[in-house]
Amino acid sequence: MSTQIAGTRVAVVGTGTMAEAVLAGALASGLEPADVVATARREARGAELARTYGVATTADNAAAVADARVVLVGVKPKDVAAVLDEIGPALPADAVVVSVAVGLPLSLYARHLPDGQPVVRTMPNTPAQVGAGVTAVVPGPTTAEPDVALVEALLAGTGQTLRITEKEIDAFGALAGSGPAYVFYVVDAMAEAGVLMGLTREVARNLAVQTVLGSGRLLAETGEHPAILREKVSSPGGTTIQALKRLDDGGVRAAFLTALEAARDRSAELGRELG
Ligand SMILES: NC(=O)C1=CN([C@@H]2O[C@H](COP(=O)(O)OP(=O)(O)OC[C@H]3O[C@@H](n4cnc5c(N)ncnc54)[C@H](OP(=O)(O)O)[C@@H]3O)[C@@H](O)[C@H]2O)C=CC1
Ligand SMILES: O=C(O)[C@@H]1CCC=N1
Repeated sequence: MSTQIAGTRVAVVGTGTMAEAVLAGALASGLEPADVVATARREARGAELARTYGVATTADNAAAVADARVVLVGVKPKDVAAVLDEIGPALPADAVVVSVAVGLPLSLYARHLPDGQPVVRTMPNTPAQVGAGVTAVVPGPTTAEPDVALVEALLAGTGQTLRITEKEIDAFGALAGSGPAYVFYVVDAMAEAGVLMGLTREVARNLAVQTVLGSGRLLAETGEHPAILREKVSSPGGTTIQALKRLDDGGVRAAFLTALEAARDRSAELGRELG
């Protein structure tokens, strides 16, 4: 892996939360800081990135991409078109542009970049920062396989990658892209319940985090269906079933279904608005 990405020049244009998480994952798995230029509009942010990761930083997006082999565009969806217009003329013809923006179709990139510029649309999630992410990969229609493989090699340090079709990516984003937020919401709520019952905040948080971590590992390592694992915790006439009944009474399962549909629909809507 590191062999393939060693020496690959990477530019990160707009280094916010998600781009930083991808950068951190890639650097931890063999990408060399000396091969990275990250852009930041604010001087303090640039200094922070340079200090944390040892990468070069600049406020000049076009200069950053001038000798890049891979360009990760990390700005918000509403800012992507302007950034593509800005960097397009400076891009080497073989530079692969990597999208992380929710909602924006590959066709937007084709419209705002020079003809034939390779593009890979992705949908990462923030656990990329600790190498435990999952990223959807959708190759652009004219992007060559070695270019897609190079992007996948860069992303390998951020966790799993999964090739999907563009029509699946709104649902992928709703489940996995936004997913960490739902899990943090649940952890926060469980910890709050612990505080309600008199545990210290520190103990309650630790119990909630460790329980989610352990449950995730149990799911991943056994491959068991979550319903089976849930049944194994819920003794007949016992305590857990009392709690699960309250969650069902509160419509929590149904709320998850409509919540993810809403995220998917917003992704599609952003595509229509901005794409
Ligand atoms: N957050 C997440 O969990 C996920 C996000 N994404 C996608 O990632 C992208 C970024 O989201 P996120 O990281 O959350 O947002 P952030 O606001 O954290 O990051 C965006 C960054 O872009 C910078 N920026 C904006 N305009 C420019 C510009 N013209 N030139 C250079 N830098 C610029 C901002 O700088 P400044 O700080 O100065 O405003 C900021 O650092 C979005 O497209 C989103 O859809 C995808 C999956 C998950
Ligand atoms: O909320 C958002 O718009 C971004 C995209 C997926 C996760 N966070």
